Amino acid sequence: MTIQWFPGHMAKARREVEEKLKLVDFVMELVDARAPLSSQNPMLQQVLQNKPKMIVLMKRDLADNRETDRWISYFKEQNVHAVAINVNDKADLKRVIQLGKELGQEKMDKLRKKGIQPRPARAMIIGIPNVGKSTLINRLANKKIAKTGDKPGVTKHQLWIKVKKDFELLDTPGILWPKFEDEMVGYRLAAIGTIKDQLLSLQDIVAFVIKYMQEHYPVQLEERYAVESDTEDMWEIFVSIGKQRGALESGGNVNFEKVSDLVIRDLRTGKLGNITLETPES
Ligand SMILES: Nc1nc2c(ncn2[C@@H]2O[C@H](COP(=O)(O)OP(=O)(O)OP(=O)(O)O)[C@@H](O)[C@H]2O)c(=O)[nH]1
Repeated sequence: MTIQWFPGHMAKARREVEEKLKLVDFVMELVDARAPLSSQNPMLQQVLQNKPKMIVLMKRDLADNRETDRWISYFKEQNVHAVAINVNDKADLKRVIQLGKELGQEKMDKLRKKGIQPRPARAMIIGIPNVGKSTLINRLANKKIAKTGDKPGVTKHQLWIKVKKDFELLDTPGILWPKFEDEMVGYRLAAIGTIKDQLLSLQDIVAFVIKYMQEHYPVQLEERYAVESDTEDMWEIFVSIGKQRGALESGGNVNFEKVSDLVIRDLRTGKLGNITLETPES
């Protein structure tokens, strides 16, 4: 698998994140609930050192609830705060805010003990491209974007978004790229739309998705495309989906590209059902 890799960009992104980290008390690391480990940046932990963090599993509405619960337990077992959300669900947003307040509280208690007047706890959002960073910032801002004034050591135009009286968010997120440690990570990220489709062959990505579904979601595969999920020959499955969905060329032959397009669209829009492409065991 050849994935373009830009060490220069990575180093710059890391430096930017490190700079912003100095301004905040804790970090909200956004991952995709459909591939929570693959969408993490392994470098973040080094960069964070001892700064508290919470993991927010985004797009839970597209993921498999059962797997999401298992992922939450997985993170909790590692003593990492984790919460799964759909940004369009108000109750979910409240849970994130509550957890943020709890993480911030610790810092405020320390200030209070030192006799320093407590101030709102500050956080920043970090995540890979397309995970939902801007959307979450906007939802948490709830149009209450407030400039809290210049502070020593803070870039003049830095904006703090007031989420709650005692909880502020940096208005720009930190972007860290995922690391393609093995090709499965690349396929998962391509399938959920994190990395550009051109980086991997779309047909290979779809073959990966179908294979995964054969193993983990055979019923959904059969229901959507009327294929026998235990068919071993991938070519046969593509042909069968193409015929069933009319993805044909002018001569009546199945157009594999069209089949790939429609399967990937079905996956990303949730029409294939709620699917998680990675389990804690994998
Ligand atoms: N279904 C669903 N979609 C979401 C959720 N959160 C974000 N999205 C969608 O994910 C897509 C990417 O969201 P953005 O907020 O642009 O992601 P970003 O991380 O800021 O992306 P970059 O600017 O590329 O770094 C958008 O189409 C959002 O509508 C969610 O909880 N559920």
